[in-house]
Amino acid sequence: MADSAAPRAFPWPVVLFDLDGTLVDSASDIAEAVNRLLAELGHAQVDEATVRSWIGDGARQLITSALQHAGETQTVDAVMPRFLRHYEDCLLLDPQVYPGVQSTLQALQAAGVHMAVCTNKPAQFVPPLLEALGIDGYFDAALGAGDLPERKPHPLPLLHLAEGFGVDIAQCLMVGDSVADAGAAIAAGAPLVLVAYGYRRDFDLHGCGARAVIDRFDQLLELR
Ligand SMILES: O=C(O)COP(=O)(O)O
Ligand SMILES: [Mg+2]
Repeated sequence: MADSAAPRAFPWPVVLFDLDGTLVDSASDIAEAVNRLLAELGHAQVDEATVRSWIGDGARQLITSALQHAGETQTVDAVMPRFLRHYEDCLLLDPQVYPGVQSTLQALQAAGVHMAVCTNKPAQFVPPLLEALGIDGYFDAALGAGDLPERKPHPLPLLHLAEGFGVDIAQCLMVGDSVADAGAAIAAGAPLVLVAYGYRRDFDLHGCGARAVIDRFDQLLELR
């Protein structure tokens, strides 16, 4: 999409984006990391669809789900360092930006909208992933799990970003795919848009206060 497609009057000066399941499809890489850990622990592999349903609430919850699923008795703390090594090794295997992301971010930037990433992905993996995908230049800030004492669905990361931009949280549109994104936006008082193509299917996308549920990322540009 060319700059001419930039929205003339995008309603919000700031947009806060979730990462996994919203901007980037990283499920196959995360599934590979989980399966490398499960193999080391002597457990059967799990399919990508199952891992997708575990993504969105951070690495601790992901591994809690995986260990429970496998019947593994070791604690999350015991296996987390090994998992994080696998996560790092798999981070850039095959991540994909969703269709329309690049052009939409470009149009929003051209329209003067400020943007940030607000993810529950471990913070150390966020900058290399954004850089590898060539979308790092669109964001003024990126917060991941571990950067602050709380993560989504707590409102703190959103409020912290709004403060950094010097705007009221009501001026910051949150765009995400999961119940953690919805919870954080509602708790913070941020307007919310959900993408319907994301990972979490265990909540009512249409019943949680989002002002829109979009099937394609570029539909963001049509919001009024
Ligand atoms: O690591 C996760 O749980 C995914 O993070 P995100 O959906 O908040 O980007
Ligand atoms: Mg997500």
